[in-house]
Amino acid sequence: MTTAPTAPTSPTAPASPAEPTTADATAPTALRLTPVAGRIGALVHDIRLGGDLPAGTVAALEAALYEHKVLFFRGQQHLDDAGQEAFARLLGQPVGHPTVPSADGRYIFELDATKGVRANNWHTDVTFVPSYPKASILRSLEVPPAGGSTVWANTAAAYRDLPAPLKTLAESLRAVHTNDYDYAARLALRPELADNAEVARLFRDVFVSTAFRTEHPVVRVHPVTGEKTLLLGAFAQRVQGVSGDDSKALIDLFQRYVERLENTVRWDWQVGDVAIWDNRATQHYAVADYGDEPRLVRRITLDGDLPVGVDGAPSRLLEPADPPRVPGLVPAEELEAAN
Ligand SMILES: O=C(O)CCC(=O)C(=O)O
Ligand SMILES: [Fe+2]
Repeated sequence: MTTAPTAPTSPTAPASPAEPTTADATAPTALRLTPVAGRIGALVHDIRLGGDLPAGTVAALEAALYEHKVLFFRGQQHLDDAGQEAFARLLGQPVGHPTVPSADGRYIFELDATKGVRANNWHTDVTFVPSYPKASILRSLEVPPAGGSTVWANTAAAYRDLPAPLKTLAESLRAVHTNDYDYAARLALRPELADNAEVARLFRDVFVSTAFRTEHPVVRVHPVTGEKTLLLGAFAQRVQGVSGDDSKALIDLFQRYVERLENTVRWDWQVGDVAIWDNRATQHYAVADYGDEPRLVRRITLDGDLPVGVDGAPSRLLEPADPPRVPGLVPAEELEAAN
């Protein structure tokens, strides 16, 4: 059991760390955390998520998120879509998906396995646009009898694992990320789903209704922690200036460090669980090992910022030539105000 972060000690510090002083209600409150794996992931105890959390608790959650990369919470069945959004707003500005309509007319992105929506590939959310989300908040509504876990990887730890010459190489590379890829091959969907006309339509007419291409640095400097992270995953298509096979070999080389089991944490869901991840320092993979059983999760993402590489060069949109006014290209606050 570890506690982090603790309120700064001072003569006026409260006797109980759970009670912030009125003098500084925004000072981080101590949280009770249990690490779930050695390098990533912590379970947060004794907390009821919602839009009414004190500022000190929110500050502590943010600090814990940057340290542990993924936070898990059990027993949050009281949350509905509105409650999830109210809680999300304490951590940032909710943002819609650039192409997929929300499930509640607001910000909820639904992954319903019975509709063929399964994220069983390693990815960081929405990296095909420049300012992709900074964090995602996922709530479990239905779990299969067995299987259906999600695995996260720490992309800062993956960068640290690289031998020095590979660090230098990675820092010099930029990769093109796109939502327009051969989904049947890349998503490793079950063959019957890959042939499913409805799933194919969903992909072609909705997910890729606009094809985006964005160039990102392969090593992103985290804007809060300053850590160097590997920015790759399933949307990464090729490395700029490197031809097809060599591009793939390079992406695979670095992606292997992300997927090393030492850099991962695996979560077995119960209904009412919530997971929050730092989408600027992780990838994740939803394991599709539960056959036709139902599985339902709902996600809210928080607006992100423009990545920069170690040389300070920002990410940039390559396509489409006439950029639509969508999340990741226009600040979510601006989009919300226009609605
Ligand atoms: O289904 C899951 O557990 C995760 C799905 C996913 O990739 C996401 O919510 O971003
Ligand atoms: Fe995802």
